[in-house]
Amino acid sequence: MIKVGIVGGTGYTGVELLRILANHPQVKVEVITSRSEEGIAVADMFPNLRGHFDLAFTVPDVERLAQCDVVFFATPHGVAMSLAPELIARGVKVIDLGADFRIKDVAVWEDWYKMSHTCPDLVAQAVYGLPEVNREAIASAQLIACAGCYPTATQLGFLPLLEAGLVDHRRLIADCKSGVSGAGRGASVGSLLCESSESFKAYGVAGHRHLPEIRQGLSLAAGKPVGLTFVPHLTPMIRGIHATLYATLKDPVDQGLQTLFAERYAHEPFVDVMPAGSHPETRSVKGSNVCRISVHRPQNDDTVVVLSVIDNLVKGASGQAVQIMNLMFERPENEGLQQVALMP
Ligand SMILES: NC(=O)C1=CN([C@@H]2O[C@H](COP(=O)(O)OP(=O)(O)OC[C@H]3O[C@@H](n4cnc5c(N)ncnc54)[C@H](OP(=O)(O)O)[C@@H]3O)[C@@H](O)[C@H]2O)C=CC1
Ligand SMILES: CC(=O)N[C@@H](CCC(=O)OP(=O)(O)O)C(=O)O
Repeated sequence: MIKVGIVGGTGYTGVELLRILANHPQVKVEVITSRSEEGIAVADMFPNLRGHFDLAFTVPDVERLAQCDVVFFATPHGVAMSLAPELIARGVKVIDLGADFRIKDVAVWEDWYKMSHTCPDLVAQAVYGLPEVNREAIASAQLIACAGCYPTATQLGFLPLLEAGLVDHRRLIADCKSGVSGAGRGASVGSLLCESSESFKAYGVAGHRHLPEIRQGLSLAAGKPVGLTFVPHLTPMIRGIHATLYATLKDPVDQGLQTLFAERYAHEPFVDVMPAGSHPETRSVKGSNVCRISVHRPQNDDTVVVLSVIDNLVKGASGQAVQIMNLMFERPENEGLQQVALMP
């Protein structure tokens, strides 16, 4: 059995990890932390987990975490980098769902995250956690920086076009919408029902911290720096990300885009390329680890429109983290991740 520790067990991604791991046949969760709920039974706080976990929250303690084979950090930025160095030194594998190790240029990271990085040496060692790009490196890594939620939906949608060099890499547009759980479980005015329901708004137009992360991944795929406009929006739903992606074809003759996407993802267990003309819905991935994609060429002109949907808490966070754990421990990649989405 894989001995698992979770730091940050009371947040949305922490409880989603528990929901997924409850169905994983090779995992035993040994430690789950919360500073605010110390001593409270997991199943008392989250009744959906009654009968699945006989565990109570404890405060983060490196000695206890170091007894695990792998520790997930489902915590705000800055927490993983404070505890990961000692765990790494003691041979524990670390999977960070946050952003501490995602951006290779530490100065860029510090600029966007408004804090100093306390272990920049580990950033170089960390492998970016997007299995559709980095599967082999993930399998042999000790430290993973899971891809962010918007970055997962956006990169999976753009990758086939950029890898094939079919589109103008200088003018990419990602128009993305997220459910409110993307903001986490911490109390904030913007997440209140009266603030977020029956309304729809863009935010972070001037610059969002996922911009440098997406740009980094797409530039690697293109083999040169890309130009990207990224605009996130908050939608009145709980889970889900819908990315509408625009790119301009270099050569506007028919490029066989449907075949390109189908072939790029033919062997990917968690990317579903839908038939031509499809409009994937966020509810078709709700609770599942799937990214559904469709590719369009409206009026057959030179604009390509890609639609990409994920559940931000699953393929955008905890499901992807478990997919990564499976790769790191040589388990079948889809173990514990075969849930079908909830419809309606
Ligand atoms: N929500 C989403 O859709 C996605 C989130 N992520 C990332 O995953 C991480 C967690 O997100 P989310 O679950 O939404 O966050 P939440 O705000 O819902 O939960 C945060 C958790 O971290 C714990 N925590 C907070 N501060 C500390 C600290 N200093 N030391 C130890 N534990 C701490 C909290 O428990 P306590 O304070 O009791 O210790 C809580 O359990 C973030 O980095 C986020 O960016 C990634 C992709 C998608
Ligand atoms: C709706 C909402 O607020 N979304 C969050 C992003 C979700 C998240 O937690 O980001 P990571 O994937 O980097 O961890 C935001 O815009 O900051």
